Amino acid sequence: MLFKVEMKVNLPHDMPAEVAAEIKAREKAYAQELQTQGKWRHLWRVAGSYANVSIFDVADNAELQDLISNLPLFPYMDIQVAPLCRHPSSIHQDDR
Ligand SMILES: O=C(O)CC1=CCC(=O)O1
Repeated sequence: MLFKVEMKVNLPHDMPAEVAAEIKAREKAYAQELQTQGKWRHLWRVAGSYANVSIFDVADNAELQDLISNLPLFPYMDIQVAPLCRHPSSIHQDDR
């Protein structure tokens, strides 16, 4: 199942820089592992914002919840999720 996930990061302004850097490093490693597994299909920066738009390919809602809630930045993000299905005009056969 495909999901669009929009994440907006809101780190506290008083968070020490080294703490923020450590969380971001863990976030990057986790995100890259999920991309390698094919579960995090797309990861795009929203230009001009500390936010991203992502496409996840997971078995079900429960797996998405599990993956997202384990993001190191999860406590500091506003997250919006939308389920996707194939557009009838899409030429991409791998879209489901
Ligand atoms: O910087 C972001 O948009 C938050 C984030 C998600 C995956 C990652 O590496 O950073």
